[in-house]
Amino acid sequence: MPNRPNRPNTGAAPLMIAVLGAAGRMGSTVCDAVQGAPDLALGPRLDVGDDVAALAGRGVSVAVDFTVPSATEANVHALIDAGIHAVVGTTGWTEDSLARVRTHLAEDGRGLGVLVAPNFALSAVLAMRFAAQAARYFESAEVIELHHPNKVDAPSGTAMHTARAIAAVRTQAGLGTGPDATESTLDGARGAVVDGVHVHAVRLRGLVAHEEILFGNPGEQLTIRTDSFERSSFMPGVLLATRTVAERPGLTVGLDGYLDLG
Ligand SMILES: NC(=O)c1ccc[n+]([C@@H]2O[C@H](COP(=O)([O-])OP(=O)(O)OC[C@H]3O[C@@H](n4cnc5c(N)ncnc54)[C@H](O)[C@@H]3O)[C@@H](O)[C@H]2O)c1
Ligand SMILES: O=C(O)C1=N[C@H](C(=O)O)CCC1
Repeated sequence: MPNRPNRPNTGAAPLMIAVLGAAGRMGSTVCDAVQGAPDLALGPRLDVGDDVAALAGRGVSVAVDFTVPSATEANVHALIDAGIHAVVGTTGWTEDSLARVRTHLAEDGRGLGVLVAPNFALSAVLAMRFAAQAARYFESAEVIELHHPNKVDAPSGTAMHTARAIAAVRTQAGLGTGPDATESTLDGARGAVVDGVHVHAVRLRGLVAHEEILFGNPGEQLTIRTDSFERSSFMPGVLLATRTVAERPGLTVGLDGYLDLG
């Protein structure tokens, strides 16, 4: 990755990486990526029904979690108890669940690192950053996320993160909610509302993961768009995180925290 070399770990022994959700679309792609990295060793592959606590004492340095929103928080607490750093791509995190992990890490006191990142693709990380930069300058802002139809959750974690960031900047800049005189004749017609920002979810065969952030002012529009056409787009970010999570104790939310974005 530019500006933050995704350099292989040069230590003597390869880092052993466990994968949770290893049978899934992302988990299996992560297993292949880890196997293709000379400085990393693929360790235990866990899926539904497997015991995360049993990873303790097996030489695992880092676990990567791509499971389901209902399981991921419990997995992370079990990984902390097992003394294993965690790289988490699973969606569904809330301020409360993140706070519980922060507290657990502080109480544990061993300097473990946990990264929770809604999107590991560089284009998505930059799109979120650019959207936060633009947010203060526009009257209107809406988010459209577009994904494959097998996705279990909506809105996407990326869209939630994007909308929350836009909302925080708008509040700081003294902007209220965007102009909107519409009275919907059908529930859902204006999408979901995340901290005052409308978020629309499209599910379409053929898509992988895409997002458009629309900003409007009188007479002008800014569109920021990110497209992941293949799951390989997430792998440089995942590998970067597995190599560096141990150097970043505590909880980090978002891969931008690991990049030198300025
Ligand atoms: N952060 C990112 O860049 C990124 C990218 C793609 C997907 N995701 C997210 O990753 C998650 C997984 O996506 P996917 O497309 O791979 O889904 P998937 O349904 O293909 O895979 C999920 C896997 O988790 C397994 N699983 C369920 N409960 C489990 C548990 N308790 N312990 C271990 N394994 C369990 C399932 O059996 C399945 O194999 C979703 O939340 C998705 O939104 C994030
Ligand atoms: O395919 C998915 O599911 C994805 N989930 C993440 C999200 O919800 O933002 C990231 C993009 C792909």
